[in-house]
Amino acid sequence: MKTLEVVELSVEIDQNLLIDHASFTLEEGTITALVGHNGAGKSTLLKAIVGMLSKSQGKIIFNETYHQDEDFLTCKLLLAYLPEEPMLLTELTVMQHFQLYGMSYELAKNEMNQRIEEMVKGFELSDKLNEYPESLSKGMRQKVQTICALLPDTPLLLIDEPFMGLDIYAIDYFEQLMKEKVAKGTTILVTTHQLDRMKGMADNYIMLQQGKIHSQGPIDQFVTIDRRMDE
Ligand SMILES: Nc1ncnc2c1ncn2[C@@H]1O[C@H](COP(=O)(O)OP(=O)(O)OP(=O)(O)O)[C@@H](O)[C@H]1O
Repeated sequence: MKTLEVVELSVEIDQNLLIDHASFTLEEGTITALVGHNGAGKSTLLKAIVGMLSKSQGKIIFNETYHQDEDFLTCKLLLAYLPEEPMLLTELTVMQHFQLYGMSYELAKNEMNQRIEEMVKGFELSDKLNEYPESLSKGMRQKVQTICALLPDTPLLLIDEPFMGLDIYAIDYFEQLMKEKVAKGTTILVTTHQLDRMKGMADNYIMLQQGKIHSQGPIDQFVTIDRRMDE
């Protein structure tokens, strides 16, 4: 089953073509590393899939059925997105953020509370639940946003630079959660500059260069390309 099909996608802002006719498919239960230099268009591509940026052309299809243009709200519920920079609300506590996300994905209350408890413990945030974002460190805010994105079991999980600002314990725990998600059938598209970490986890790669897909395929092939580029 194809969790996501991106067909000839272009994104243009102020007459700059930021994504240029990109096409790829993500199969259910796989991890794909989205790689490329700074400014290659990785975050832009994720935002277009989320629907935060408009397409100038192309199609985005979820679960072989739902088109972003026609079933926008259904598509939103089929994906979770972890942005590169936390987007927390100043007026909500940590716990209220989790409740907001859980409710917006229609999670049952018991299940939601169980997941919150587990991840809060794993990310060492138990004593921060009643705090507001402004009194958290950068890494703690990143952890809150990470838990929000991981709360629902959506078919597709989009992650922009997962390990930025996280300590080594949080990174290990996050990796474990990603593996558990994939084992349950979630498909992950993850941008990263920390290739050594992702190489061990990812099945496939997509390499972006100036908004175009330079190459894509199994991660083993990328390891070879990468080595050749290093030589
Ligand atoms: N809202 C915007 N308006 C205009 N240009 C933008 C906007 N967002 C991104 N860009 C431009 O699009 C290009 C791609 O940016 P993007 O953030 O997608 O790159 P990236 O591959 O995620 O980079 P990084 O590895 O540094 O995070 C850059 O040239 C950037 O300046």
